[in-house]
Amino acid sequence: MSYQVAVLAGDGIGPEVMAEARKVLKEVEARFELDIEYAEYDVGGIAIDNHGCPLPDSTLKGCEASDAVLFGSVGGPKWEHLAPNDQPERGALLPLRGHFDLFCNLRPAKLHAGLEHMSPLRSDISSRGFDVLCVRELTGGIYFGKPKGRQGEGADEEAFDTMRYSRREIERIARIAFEAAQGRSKKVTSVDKANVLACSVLWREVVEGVAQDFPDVELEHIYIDNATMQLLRRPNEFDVMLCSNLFGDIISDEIAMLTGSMGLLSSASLNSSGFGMYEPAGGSAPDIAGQGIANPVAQILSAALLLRHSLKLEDAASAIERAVSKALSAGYLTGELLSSDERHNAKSTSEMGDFIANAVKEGV
Ligand SMILES: NC(=O)c1ccc[n+]([C@@H]2O[C@H](COP(=O)([O-])OP(=O)(O)OC[C@H]3O[C@@H](n4cnc5c(N)ncnc54)[C@H](O)[C@@H]3O)[C@@H](O)[C@H]2O)c1
Ligand SMILES: CC(C)[C@H](C(=O)O)[C@@H](O)C(=O)O
Ligand SMILES: [Mg+2]
Repeated sequence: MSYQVAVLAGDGIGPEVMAEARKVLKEVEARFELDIEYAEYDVGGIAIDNHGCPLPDSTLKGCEASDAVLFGSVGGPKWEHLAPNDQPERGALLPLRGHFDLFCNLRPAKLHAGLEHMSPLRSDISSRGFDVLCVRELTGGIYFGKPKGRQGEGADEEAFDTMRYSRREIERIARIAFEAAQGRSKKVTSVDKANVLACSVLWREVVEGVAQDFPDVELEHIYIDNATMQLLRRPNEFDVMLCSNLFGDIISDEIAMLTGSMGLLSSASLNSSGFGMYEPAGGSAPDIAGQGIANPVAQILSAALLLRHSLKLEDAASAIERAVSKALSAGYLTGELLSSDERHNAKSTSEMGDFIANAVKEGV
């Protein structure tokens, strides 16, 4: 069986971490005798520079012709002066999510045993560990609701976004959260702001309804403000966190950092036919781009999710995950995971990629 993967490295650290994911994929292909063809396309700022728009037709067509998309990250200060819809995020990333109906975003964050010291949590809290899956609705809510814009002038000028959710949109993402919980610790925490927002009141109602079909899964509701706090206090009591688009964006950065770094959190954005786009949850990190110090793990783990969810190659996916665990447990870490007095031991982006690729080759 042969597969076609579109590779959209994008901006900032995107191309740096993508190179490491490709290294690891090459070893996976050799070890599991896979036939995966890759085609690279410009997206985001680099596409603006090279083609005059963030999502060229050739890129979109290339993605359409593929089994899955491996995405880096887009955006950066160079393109922030452009009109909002011409910028990399709103001109490429969100349209890609919308175009392919990638409503289901999975962001798994786990504190590995023995690596509790990487977490900024107090040690009595981090020592209990945690393993959270953020299930984020990705094509609705305030990100996509219409109308959206600005009007008026002077002191009366105003800007507006619309938060909007249909029963259908809530139900399909809730169902995925409950199904995921059945294969994990059987608990769904639904994050909302039902004390203020109409969308959240409907969200709660629909989630309660879906829960009836999953009597083996415990359901709790929590307000977003309390959720961000409870994650710092008792992260080990969460399992699946079901979130709307905006709340999931916030929760996912928090759970990433609780594991030690934004550079550890992978993500899968899926539609109902199994097509997916796979990308680190973090961004183009302009503050460290070009220095060879970015953590490639989130990109490498996103490649593993691609193999699992779109190509259905579970053995290859778990081989990558074991190789990443081996690197982290061996103390093979990029600088942002180390305290300032340990930072002289930091590995570069490419050293991390080499180690993980080699671990895949050796078959850990
Ligand atoms: N999927 C995407 O393409 C995506 C996601 C988030 C942000 N962005 C864009 O990226 C740009 C920068 O955004 P930001 O600064 O708010 O968020 P960011 O995630 O890029 O960076 C936040 C912090 O996390 C660190 N970080 C992120 N990834 C890392 C990695 N792999 N290794 C080590 N450290 C890492 C950065 O150095 C920075 O200190 C913006 O233009 C934003 O819109 C894009
Ligand atoms: C870049 C931005 C549009 C994006 C989002 O808000 O969804 C990012 O923060 C993410 O988490 O994937
Ligand atoms: Mg985000």
